[in-house]
Amino acid sequence: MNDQPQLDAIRRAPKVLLHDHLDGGLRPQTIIDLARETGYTGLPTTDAEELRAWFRAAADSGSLERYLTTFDHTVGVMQTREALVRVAAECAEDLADDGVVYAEVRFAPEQHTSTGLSLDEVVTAVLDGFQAGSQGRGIRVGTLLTAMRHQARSMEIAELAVRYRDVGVAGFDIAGAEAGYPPTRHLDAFEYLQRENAHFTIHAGEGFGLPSIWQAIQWCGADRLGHGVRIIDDIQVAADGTAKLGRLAAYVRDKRIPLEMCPTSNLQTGAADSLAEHPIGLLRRLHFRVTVNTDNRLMSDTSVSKEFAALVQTFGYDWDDLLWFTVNAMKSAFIPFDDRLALINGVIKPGFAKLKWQA
Ligand SMILES: O=c1[nH]cnc2c1ncn2[C@@H]1O[C@H](CO)[C@@H](O)[C@H]1O
Ligand SMILES: [Zn+2]
Repeated sequence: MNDQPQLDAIRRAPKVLLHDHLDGGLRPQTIIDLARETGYTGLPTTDAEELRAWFRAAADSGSLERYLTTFDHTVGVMQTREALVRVAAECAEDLADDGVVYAEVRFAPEQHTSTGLSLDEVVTAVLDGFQAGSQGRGIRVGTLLTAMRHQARSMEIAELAVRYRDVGVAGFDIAGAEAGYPPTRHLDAFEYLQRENAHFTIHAGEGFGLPSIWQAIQWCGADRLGHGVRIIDDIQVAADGTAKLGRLAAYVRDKRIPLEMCPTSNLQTGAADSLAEHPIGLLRRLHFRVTVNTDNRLMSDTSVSKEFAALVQTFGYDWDDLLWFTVNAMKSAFIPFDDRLALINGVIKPGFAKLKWQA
């Protein structure tokens, strides 16, 4: 039995991705092509390999706010229907190539209207792109519509998410700088979504601490937490390794609230100092409902498989751990229970079983 999973085998495992930004996952060459086609002149270089390295280095900034400035370039070239269709199609292809069988990919429609597209046209273009890119590739891609937390369009975006929920939009999210923009700023949007029986996640506990997580869950009713790493501020670990959970951490664990953890991204924004010290190790040990995600594949030069491989290296995880993360993610997806169960029993468990027992 091979229980130390290697990257090439991990790539073949049927994986699930809940937290991935469409505008954080473009192929470098596509950015260059689209910049030329759409007249965007702000790129730091027009060499694809240099551009790949530039994004990774620029995102390695130690602060969420500086990290987010790199999106000016990706959002800058995603302003036409053709560009959005292409980026979404390539996203589905790249995820399928990495062995992802179910993904929820998010983006903020309000950031793609600068040359005159309506919010509806933006959403339709992205949905068409996902459909084209996932066709025949053994992947299902759902979309989360994000509202930017420093703006004031969350209600509009929430309504958009509800309007498109039966044709590929699985839920809603808020993103952007966290400090100074608490989730309750968008309470009306969250209350509306709850009345509509709709699903949403909230970026919380990444660039700011426990108050943000507390608001996201107890005021806004988030189904999942984007990152949520700072929940460890509410956990005390004694010298012998025993952990004492505060009331909020206990609530998150008891209620099985999914944590969409994105280890490499957290190292870049300074939410964690090293992978070895990343809260995912403790949270997994304490059986929080941890999931493993990419956040921004371009900015972090990553994939689900690479995130898994890094965790295997650092924490010694085996196939059962990777399966556990994957089933956690599938259980936490914003699609119907029957669909989740069918993927877990029909695709994920058999796929992992095959890899686990391969010599
Ligand atoms: O890790 C993150 N934390 C907060 N906001 C983010 C993160 N990654 C990307 N975005 C923001 O979400 C927008 C829509 O996809 C991106 O344009 C970026 O500004
Ligand atoms: Zn994110």
